[in-house]
Amino acid sequence: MADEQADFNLKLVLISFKQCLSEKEEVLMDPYITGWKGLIRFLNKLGTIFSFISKDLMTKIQIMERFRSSDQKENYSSLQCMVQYELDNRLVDFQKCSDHPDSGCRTILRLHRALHWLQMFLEGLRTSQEDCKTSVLCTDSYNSTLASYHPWIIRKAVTMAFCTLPSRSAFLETMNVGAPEEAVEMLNEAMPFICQVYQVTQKLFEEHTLLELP
Ligand SMILES: CCCCCCCC/C=C\CCCCCCCC(=O)N[C@@H](COP(=O)(O)O)[C@H](O)/C=C/CCCCCCCCCCCCC
Repeated sequence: MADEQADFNLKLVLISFKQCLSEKEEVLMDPYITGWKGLIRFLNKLGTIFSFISKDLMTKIQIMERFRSSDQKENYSSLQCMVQYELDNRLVDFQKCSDHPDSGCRTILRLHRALHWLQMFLEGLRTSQEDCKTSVLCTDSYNSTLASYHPWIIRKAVTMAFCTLPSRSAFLETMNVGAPEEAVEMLNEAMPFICQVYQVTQKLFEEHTLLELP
């Protein structure tokens, strides 16, 4: 157990987003899923108050893993293949969730929005002053990204959970990459990969009018 904790290092997780991008700028599904599973592990370390968030994330990851182990797995090898395949075969609900409530496109859209939150939050963490409150960073990044997609009850629960977050330096230490300055250095290195995965996905979903799926 102790070894397992020691092995856990947020750098490995964030760098796995680097492996998501192919030479052709496709977002590869397997490293995308691996990256998310690492983030969920990190989220679980922050306390049981966050378990409703990690459960929702895990449900979405399991949907994608099922596609990747189905007989259609090749059609889910990248986000680009998935979009093409699901649209060509009318597997996406555009108006309301009915025939295909768990399509790959709507599931990835939820993860994509969450990645936007992560990008904003890490940017805040990286550039903020030492005495800055992580709860404030979290709330600001949540309000500017995910909040508009969530009902009041979730926004309330999330805002309460944020209040339990540790100080900025304690938070940076839980990343397990050394002193806070080293954690900031690691974020400097990892942020461009997360931003690129976000931008490529955003462009793909925009081009196919997939950004508002129910
Ligand atoms: C060095 C710092 C690293 C921080 C690592 C944090 C790791 C977690 C990474 C991202 C967390 C964001 C997760 C958000 C998932 C949201 C997915 C979503 O929107 N789901 C809703 C819609 O789904 P459907 O119903 O349409 O299927 C779902 O209804 C809502 C579920 C409740 C959870 C929403 C909470 C969002 C809070 C985001 C902040 C996370 C705080 C992490 C604390 C650091």
